[in-house]
Amino acid sequence: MGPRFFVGGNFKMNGTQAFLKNLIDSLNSSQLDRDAEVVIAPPSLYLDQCRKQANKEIGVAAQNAFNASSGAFTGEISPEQLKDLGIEWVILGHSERREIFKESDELIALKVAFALKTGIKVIACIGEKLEERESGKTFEVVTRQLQAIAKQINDWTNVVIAYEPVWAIGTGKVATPKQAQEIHEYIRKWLKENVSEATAENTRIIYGGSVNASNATELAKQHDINGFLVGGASLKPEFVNIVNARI
Ligand SMILES: O=C[C@H](O)COP(=O)(O)O
Repeated sequence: MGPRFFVGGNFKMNGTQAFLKNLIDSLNSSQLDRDAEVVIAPPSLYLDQCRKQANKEIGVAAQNAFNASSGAFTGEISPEQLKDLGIEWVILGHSERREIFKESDELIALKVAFALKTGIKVIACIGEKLEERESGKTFEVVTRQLQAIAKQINDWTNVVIAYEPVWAIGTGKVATPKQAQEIHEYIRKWLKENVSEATAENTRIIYGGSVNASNATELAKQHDINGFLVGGASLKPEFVNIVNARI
């Protein structure tokens, strides 16, 4: 029995009040695997609505948060403000933040440390781009991203690591269970050697990138895959089947 299965739904910049209400109504009334932890991540301006509408068993995550409590940071939101709304989680280091918004490994690591210090749990995303995989740099990239975080935090208890190969995100090109397992196993080994054996055993390492109801079951069978971070399919009814991939 490994760590508790975790399924996150990253809605990205999608949804309206009405759409999200419908989605949450249907999640609230679905039979969800009780052994799975489910967390949804709506756009920040709908966090309050989603926290109020979702059953309390469903966690809510922001998709980003800055590394300061308040101040002159136009356009940003803080972990303190998330706490104020009862939001438990934040996604940090998503490849879209890294690529489109040029967030560095160092900034992401500072944000991870700050959110944790504030009492917000973190889904920390790492993963290589296509050209990095093709030039044999996958392990190097993943190591660099992990090292940056490890420089800023010692306690990984409230961190879920999401391995999301960039080439698999939104492309319909899912990593094979073997490809994903290989990197998850490496991440666990890295945690064992660089943090602690307990951290390696207890940390959820989840996979993201074109997960859907048809590929989730096989991926979930892999020894080191402890759940998923789902993008596109989290906006559809099949999200429930992904949550229930192990039953
Ligand atoms: O955060 C989720 C990932 O970016 C995966 O997105 P996707 O399931 O649409 O490929």
